[in-house]
Amino acid sequence: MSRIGILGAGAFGTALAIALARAGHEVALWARDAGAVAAMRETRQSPRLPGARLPEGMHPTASIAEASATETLLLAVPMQALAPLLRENATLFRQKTLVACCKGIDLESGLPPHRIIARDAPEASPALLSGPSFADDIAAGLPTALTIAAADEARAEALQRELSTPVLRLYRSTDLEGVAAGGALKNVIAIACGVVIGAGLGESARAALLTRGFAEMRRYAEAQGAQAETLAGLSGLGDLALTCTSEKSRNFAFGKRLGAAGRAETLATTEGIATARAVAARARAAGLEMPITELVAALVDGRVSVAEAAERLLSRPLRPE
Ligand SMILES: NC(=O)C1=CN([C@@H]2O[C@H](COP(=O)(O)OP(=O)(O)OC[C@H]3O[C@@H](n4cnc5c(N)ncnc54)[C@H](O)[C@@H]3O)[C@@H](O)[C@H]2O)C=CC1
Ligand SMILES: O=C(CO)COP(=O)(O)O
Repeated sequence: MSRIGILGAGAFGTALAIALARAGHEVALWARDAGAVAAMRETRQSPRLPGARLPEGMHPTASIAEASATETLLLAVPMQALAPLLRENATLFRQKTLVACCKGIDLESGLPPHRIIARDAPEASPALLSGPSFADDIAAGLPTALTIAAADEARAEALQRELSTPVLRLYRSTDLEGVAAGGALKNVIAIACGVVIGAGLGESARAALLTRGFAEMRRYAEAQGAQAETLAGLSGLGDLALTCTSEKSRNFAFGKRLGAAGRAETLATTEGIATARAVAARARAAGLEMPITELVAALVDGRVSVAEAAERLLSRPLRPE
């Protein structure tokens, strides 16, 4: 058993800490809010995961240095917080294996999480943990399968052994680009599927959008140098299926509210919003055709109505599948 640090005490970071501590690891969980840390220590509960008990081997801390004193560090902050976190604490991360657990593309740079790590913590080794899993399922001890990716096969295998538990089953990959693209894009497609359901366009339309969205994910991923088969795995199709069909998904739920109301909520921070903007901009610059992502970006920015978006998708030229 090893010592593992987790930075970010939201739903996912807390759920991973619970799962790893249950499996016998000593886990330090860093939250930036000292009050939240004190409450977690005292009650052995987290407001992010009501009902889940924090195991003895899980140690909430407000000291990022304390949580970072381990070889393997899981980064479970929201995607847009990753770059500032790395920059502000760069000296803590030298020679560490940094496993990004966030899903998305950095809006400022257009980069996925492992490339943000390579840029902002160049002496660390980047890895990714991604795939279909709701935090509350993990905290409840329900069976979950995820992908762990690192460029080096031996490192991916070591992480797979270290972080797998009897109920959290990790498959390994060396395709960082594919795993990152799948995790980012599935949130955008989930927003689109939510819009379809919210607007009352039906489940057949959702299945069509999910499938055409998958084609878009593959196109984008391959343009980033990913292997096509990675997109058919847990971190691609697996997560797309979960997120586009579950009311528990925040991205799907945000899309559903948008579809029902006809307009996006202001100040929403759902992960797929920034990612839609970032991917649409990158795709445009690269001449890639990404009509669903383009429309999600336009919808969240209020540049098209739901009716116009549906009309634009339906009026695209007929062509081979
Ligand atoms: N919730 C879930 O079921 C899953 C979430 N993820 C991914 O994990 C990442 C985190 O998501 P959640 O834990 O669900 O989010 P959350 O919204 O539950 O929590 C985010 C946490 O990060 C903290 N935070 C925000 N900015 C920060 C900063 N600059 N420095 C330190 N902490 C900061 C917030 O205070 C909050 O505690 C996202 O990228 C999400 O896509 C992945 C798989 C499942
Ligand atoms: O990534 C997730 C499931 O794998 C969680 O999805 P949401 O962020 O849409 O809730």
